[in-house]
Amino acid sequence: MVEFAFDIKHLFPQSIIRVQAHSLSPKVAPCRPYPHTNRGQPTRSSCRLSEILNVMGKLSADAQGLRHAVTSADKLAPDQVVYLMADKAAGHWEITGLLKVGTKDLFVFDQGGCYRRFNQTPAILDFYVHESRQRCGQGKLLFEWMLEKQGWSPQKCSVDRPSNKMLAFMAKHYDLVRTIPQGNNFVLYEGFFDDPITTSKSASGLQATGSIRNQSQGHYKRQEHEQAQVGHGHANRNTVQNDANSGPFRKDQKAVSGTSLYRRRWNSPLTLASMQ
Ligand SMILES: CC(=O)SCCNC(=O)CCNC(=O)[C@H](O)C(C)(C)COP(=O)(O)OP(=O)(O)OC[C@H]1O[C@@H](n2cnc3c(N)ncnc32)[C@H](O)[C@@H]1OP(=O)(O)O
Repeated sequence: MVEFAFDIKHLFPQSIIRVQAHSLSPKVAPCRPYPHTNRGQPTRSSCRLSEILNVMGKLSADAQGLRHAVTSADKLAPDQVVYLMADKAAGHWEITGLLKVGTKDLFVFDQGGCYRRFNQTPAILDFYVHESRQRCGQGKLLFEWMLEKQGWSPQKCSVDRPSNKMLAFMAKHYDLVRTIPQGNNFVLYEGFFDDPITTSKSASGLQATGSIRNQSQGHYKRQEHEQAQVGHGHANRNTVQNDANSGPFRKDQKAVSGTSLYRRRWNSPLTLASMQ
């Protein structure tokens, strides 16, 4: 778990808090020891929240093998939300997890292979539970909290370059294993298009996946430091990447191999805009 030099207790009236850009002071460093009370000045809380976000964002990036953090105080857009989780299992309050979400305007392929624009798509952007607490249900707790607060359902969420652990997490907790191949970095699950207007149960274009090992995502996956054992199998990211060759954008994947995952993320030609 992640300890800070300051006491985080007052920041956590409950074990999970919701952080938005307006409660941060990313440009201000270092924080002064006492709260500022002048109008427009940062408070000690906002400095500390910013520091927590930066540290947790870095740990998340490290865990995923990303060169740059997806989450930091200065990158948090006004409509993005970070859920931070803490507990005092060790006798004092420590941060245990982070979940960053937002919305994206995306061009996506539906089950029939038609290319469509979807605005304000719920997006899972960054998700991390400290190594010492993984596989104990903390991730589920945080994710469920987020779904409730955002008013989202899991099958309607796009996931930005999920790691193997993330894929396993979605499969285990939400039975989401069938993906709809996309040409960008986002994974959509079966059920994404199920609404009163677009209900289509056509199987064409869907990935029938009995296990993560067989998934052909047609998207860029995050790297992880360790070889993840997916579910109870032993597929690692190489297995998945090697198998991810039958999707509609196989050539794109090959063309960009060897470049930074993070850079590819922003170069996606099919992402309309950054967070809105
Ligand atoms: C959009 C994105 O952010 S993608 C990046 C996701 N983040 C990462 O990969 C960073 C490292 N991983 C983590 O931080 C965590 O494993 C998370 C956030 C993915 C899940 O949090 P957890 O607290 O472990 O989840 P929780 O305990 O609720 O669920 C456990 C399930 O998640 C999956 N999972 C978690 N860790 C692993 C692992 N090491 N190997 C394979 N599957 C895993 C499995 O399905 C597991 O169920 P199982 O133990 O029965 O196999």
